[in-house]
Amino acid sequence: MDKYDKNNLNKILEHNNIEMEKPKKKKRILLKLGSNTLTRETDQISRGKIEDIGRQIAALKDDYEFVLISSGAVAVAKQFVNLERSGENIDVKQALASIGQPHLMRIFQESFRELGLLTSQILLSPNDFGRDDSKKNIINTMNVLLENDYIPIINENDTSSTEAIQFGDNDNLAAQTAALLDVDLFIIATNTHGVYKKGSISAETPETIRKVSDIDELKKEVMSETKSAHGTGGMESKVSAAEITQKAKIETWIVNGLDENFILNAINDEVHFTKIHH
Ligand SMILES: Nc1ncnc2c1ncn2[C@@H]1O[C@H](COP(=O)(O)OP(=O)(O)O)[C@@H](O)[C@H]1O
Ligand SMILES: N[C@@H](CCC(=O)OP(=O)(O)O)C(=O)O
Repeated sequence: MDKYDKNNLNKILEHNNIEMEKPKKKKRILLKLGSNTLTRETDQISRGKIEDIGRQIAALKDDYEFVLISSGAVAVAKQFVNLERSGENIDVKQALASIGQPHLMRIFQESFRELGLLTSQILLSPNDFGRDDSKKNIINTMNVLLENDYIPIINENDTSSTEAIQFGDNDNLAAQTAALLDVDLFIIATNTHGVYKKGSISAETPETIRKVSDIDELKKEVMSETKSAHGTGGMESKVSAAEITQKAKIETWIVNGLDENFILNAINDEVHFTKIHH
């Protein structure tokens, strides 16, 4: 037997009262990126924004592991194609998502690789969360990816389900995934500094609700009829998503993904954002 095998080494360390340093358990963050963040509110997916996200993940990688939920498949397709039928029909949006998804993943893969980050793609449907076998398969796959330092990038499978492109349910999908993976923190990146007080929006002096635990109070502040140019679900779907994670005892942050370094700034408490306690 090799005298330097693991058992032998442990015995020697024990005998000499030496404790081996245990590898630190990383905190798991699930980050949801809306179309607005990824396009920087333009008609093009922003490579600069994707690089900004990659740089932050790289800076945090010793302490945090990331799972991304990324919208943007429809937005990226609109850059390349103009399908015959009206872009507002659901089936046309589904076709656009199918065209855009590989482009979206290519941009992530190219930009992240430059930073030494590995990526993988996962497409999920709401139905996947209703069956024990598929839930187990999702957890197992994610664990292998994360253990091997891959960053899973999830989007809704827009061919088999239409919730995301109809109702902005990538927020909901993200919350369900956060609960399933029992993450330490759920971050939703959008184009506002979190949820604003309703009155402050009409007065054009937006004021962020910074800490909240009562979801019903938060719902009252949402302007359900208002959403941005590329967005689908508006703030309503984000607050509903936070309701799911709150029940799962996970803290949710709604942050402004348009800002450079938005994740680092939120972690260092250098910007205003909405923190929903569990
Ligand atoms: N109380 C509120 N505070 C901030 N934004 C709100 C509020 N009520 C409604 N909104 C709208 O929600 C939008 C964000 O949701 P959405 O357009 O779906 O973006 P995303 O693409 O990031 O998912 C904001 O740009 C704003 O128009
Ligand atoms: N699966 C769609 C996501 C639609 C969606 O939920 O968009 P958003 O409200 O911007 O998060 C896409 O990739 O375009």
